Amino acid sequence: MIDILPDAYLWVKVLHVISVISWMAGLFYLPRLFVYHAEQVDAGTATDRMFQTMERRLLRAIMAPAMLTTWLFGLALVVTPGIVDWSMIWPWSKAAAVLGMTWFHMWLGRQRKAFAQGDNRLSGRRYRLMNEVPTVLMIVIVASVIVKF
Ligand code: HEM
Repeated sequence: MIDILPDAYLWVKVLHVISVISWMAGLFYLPRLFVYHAEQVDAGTATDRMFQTMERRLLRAIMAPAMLTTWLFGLALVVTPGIVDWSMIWPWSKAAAVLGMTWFHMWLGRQRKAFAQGDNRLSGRRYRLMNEVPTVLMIVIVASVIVKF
């Protein structure tokens, strides 16, 4: 398996970046949905149920599979001979930011459940602030993989 990775390298990277884009789209959009859900929607209404459906589908149909394939193709790149030099800083800064991104995904999952149970305790302002987390992590990740400091 490891033998074919050098030949497949660029295609694996194509699949990695496609997965990343799909995952990031959800990581940016779901907290925005939570802002409107928290500020504009009364629990138990038809609109509440519509938001819950959109949030559940976004997480399950797009974000979860995209996170899985981002990790899968990302780890395939990690084990491709000659790609990652662990004596440099960038693999570590990227790994730390990617773990942060994965934590953020899990946090969004917990908040989705809270909305589904009518038990959201966070304000729209709080979700707006949390929306900055994936932006900061994305900057760290992209600088790490492109500049390779
Ligand atoms: C989930 C775990 C992840 C792992 C294990 C991982 C690992 C890697 C590795 C080893 C490379 C190859 C670098 C090279 O070809 O020199 C790469 C490329 C890349 N990764 Fe990730 N990555 C992950 C998540 C992410 C995320 C969340 C983003 C964006 C926010 C991202 C963005 C990119 C980009 C844009 C490239 C292409 C860089 C280039 O070729 O210049 N990755 N990734």
